[in-house]
Amino acid sequence: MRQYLDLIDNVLTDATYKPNRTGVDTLSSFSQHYRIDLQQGFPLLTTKDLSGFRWNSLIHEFLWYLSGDEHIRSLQKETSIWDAWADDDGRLDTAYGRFWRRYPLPKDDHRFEGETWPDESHRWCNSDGTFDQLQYVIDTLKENPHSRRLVVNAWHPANATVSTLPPCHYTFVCNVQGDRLNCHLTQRSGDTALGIPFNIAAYSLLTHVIAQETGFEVGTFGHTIVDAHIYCGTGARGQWYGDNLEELRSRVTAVDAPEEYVEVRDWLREEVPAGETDPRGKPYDHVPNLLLQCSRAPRDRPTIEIEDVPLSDLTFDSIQLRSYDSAAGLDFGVAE
Ligand SMILES: Nc1nc(=O)c2c([nH]1)NC[C@@H]1CN(c3ccc(C(=O)N[C@@H](CCC(=O)O)C(=O)O)cc3)CN21
Ligand SMILES: O=c1ccn([C@H]2C[C@H](O)[C@@H](COP(=O)(O)O)O2)c(=O)[nH]1
Repeated sequence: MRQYLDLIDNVLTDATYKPNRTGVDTLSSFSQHYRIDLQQGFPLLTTKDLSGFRWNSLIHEFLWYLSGDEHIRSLQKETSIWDAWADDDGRLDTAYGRFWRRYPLPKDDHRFEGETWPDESHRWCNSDGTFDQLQYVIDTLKENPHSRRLVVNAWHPANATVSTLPPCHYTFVCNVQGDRLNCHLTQRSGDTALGIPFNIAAYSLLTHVIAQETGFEVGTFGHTIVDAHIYCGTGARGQWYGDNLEELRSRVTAVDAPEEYVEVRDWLREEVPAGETDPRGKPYDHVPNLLLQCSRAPRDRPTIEIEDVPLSDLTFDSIQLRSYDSAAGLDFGVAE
């Protein structure tokens, strides 16, 4: 997908060197945005393989979002991608679906005079005093599709100050134009190599699922990433990027044919100090493999087929990826 390759190029050419809490340094860019037309096929990247075990992780993560679970006990049976942020009982101190499906409502004595709040018998209030934002969006799309208030918010300001990992993709808005359903995601922090490909696929899938349930065609996925970053390594390896950023930026800026990204990668490999890998043996420095990805031509997009059942009945087998043809898989280490 062209938008993703442009994102990599934009981050590299606009980069600031930013060490951060993980100990794996980044090259970071502020406020990246793109739009993806979902009518042109499903935007699962084709410049690296995201089928097989990666597709398995992606779909189970998506079903976990929909579930509203505050823990990852079911998800852990299928993939380990969230394990590092959970405790021994599979609990997380922030979970997307928990806020999508069960956003906390203020208790009676925190409701001030003059304010309007739904009471517990309201159709989108759950019996435990929480609010189902996703159901609100689905019902409103059916009843009042031109609403401009179709917002789902996974950010709880107080929880975010103490959580180990407050939500990265923290709010999305559905918006209808004609017979098409669009979805816009705002993400505060985006790991370009690992998180973003999953996030694009998950929210595109969400758009398909909601569109099918509410009778719309899919439209556009819009994505804003506030801190879009590329992990570039620990210690001397990370620091090398800080010291040589101008040279890297000018080499990437000078690229005018895809295969030239490989020349930048070859220069880098000769110059850069040896780097570390994560416990699974995957490199913390994502730059070389992202340059390789930029040299690959995007292939035709696959399509997606979703069983026509209510959202709460969706299972792994309800979602079928068709005609997916990709380049070889690439390894990227996870910065914890
Ligand atoms: N640094 C970092 N990047 C992320 O993308 C990220 C986090 N942390 N923390 C929370 C979640 C977990 N997410 C993850 C974590 C790991 C993979 C990952 O390793 N993906 C591999 C496939 C691994 C597998 O399926 O087992 C990949 O090649 O895409 C992807 C998303 C996204 N998030
Ligand atoms: O869905 C996700 C979840 C996480 N990420 C990335 C973005 C960052 O690299 C880390 C989170 O670290 P913070 O210090 O909290 O920003 O995880 C992602 O890209 N997508």
